[in-house]
Amino acid sequence: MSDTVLVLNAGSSSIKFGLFDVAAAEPALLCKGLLDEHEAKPRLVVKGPTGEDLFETSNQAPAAAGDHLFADVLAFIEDRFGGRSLRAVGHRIVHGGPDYSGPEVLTDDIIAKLEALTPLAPLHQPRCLAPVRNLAAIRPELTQIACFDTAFHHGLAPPASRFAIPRRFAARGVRRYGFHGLSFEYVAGRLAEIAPELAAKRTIIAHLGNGASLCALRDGRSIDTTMGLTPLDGLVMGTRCGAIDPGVLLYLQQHENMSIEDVQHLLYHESGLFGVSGLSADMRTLLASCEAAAREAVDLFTFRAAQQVAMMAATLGGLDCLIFTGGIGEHAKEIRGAIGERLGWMGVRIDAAANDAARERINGSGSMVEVFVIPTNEEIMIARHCAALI
Ligand SMILES: Nc1ncnc2c1ncn2[C@@H]1O[C@H](COP(=O)(O)OP(=O)(O)O)[C@@H](O)[C@H]1O
Ligand SMILES: CC(=O)OP(=O)(O)O
Ligand SMILES: [Mg+2]
Repeated sequence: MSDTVLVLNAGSSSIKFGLFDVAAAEPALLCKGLLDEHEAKPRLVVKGPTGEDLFETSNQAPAAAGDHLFADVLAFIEDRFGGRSLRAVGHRIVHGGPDYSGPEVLTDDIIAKLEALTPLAPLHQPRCLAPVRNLAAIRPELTQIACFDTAFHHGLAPPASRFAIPRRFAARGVRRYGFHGLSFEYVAGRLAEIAPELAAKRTIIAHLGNGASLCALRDGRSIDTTMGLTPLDGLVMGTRCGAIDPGVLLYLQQHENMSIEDVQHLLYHESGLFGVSGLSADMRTLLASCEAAAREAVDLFTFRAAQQVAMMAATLGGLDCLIFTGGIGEHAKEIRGAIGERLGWMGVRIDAAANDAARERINGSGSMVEVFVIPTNEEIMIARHCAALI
């Protein structure tokens, strides 16, 4: 009877899960699923390793969808894979705070500590921790493991980690943490397999999804990243503003009569591509639109992405390798092309045919920078961490 690990990945725009057989050194996917909350009746869809449909249900009430999901998923797993033993549930936890450089078995104390970080990731932390509480209530005997987005950046040091405010705040944890670490870790590992000669080189990974951030890597380790204390900083995102003059926040409170809660809602839910376009947070919708505000939102997205690639390149002292990943990075050739174009002065050349086909390597001949498209896989990264821990 082989052992399995269930992985839950609650992102800002989706909840994904995967069941992995962890008998061998590399976890093997048994089934994967997605809770799509965008429709009136959220749907749970479960597919096999090669994408074949296994199971679908859509009769949950929206508010309680997340709660039902885990009971439904466990029931499905029992039914389908009941001959195997579920050893642990691994969770993507977005904020791990200052203490965690790797995965942790969750205890009540740790869960409470992570809940206290909710103000630093209000869009994500409650969504990641709800299933933890839920499973602890219905299956208290199950081992639950937290895998943190922040852990990969644990080695960040000043000046990259520091904000230019009085240093007593750094001692209280007000510093750059960085996120999307499971994605960066997976992609860095793939780069080492695909092009081992580049693994130690000056590399930037652009994780462009609903949330988006850049990571500067040297010797495969994070030395700088665009997200900060919270997942608000850096790039323009689906509904988040990215880097902004902090004076804007003071102005909104002082002169627009907005409360702290109003400002928080504005920056996390109403800004970014959605706020600038006035149309949608979804890059697909914006790319298909001919409205001027939609085009401007897309333009701002690539403008700021290119600016911040140059910023990360300054940390690295140059650039050898640029990798696109995440929903937009993997699927939107227009965005990769436009960012590449803006970085032409740095010697980036993208081959149009390779980019259109989303080949693994998309730089043109004569490019000073190797450019890749590497699909991310946060779920298998979590499964690997869990397998190593149990
Ligand atoms: N074919 C596509 N073309 C352009 N954008 C896409 C495409 N497919 C997905 N996306 C974008 O990817 C985003 C979701 O990215 P993803 O990394 O899956 O999200 P999350 O951050 O929730 O994990 C969507 O909001 C959409 O804008
Ligand atoms: C940290 C973060 O922004 O995650 P996501 O891309 O899933 O929203
Ligand atoms: Mg994501």
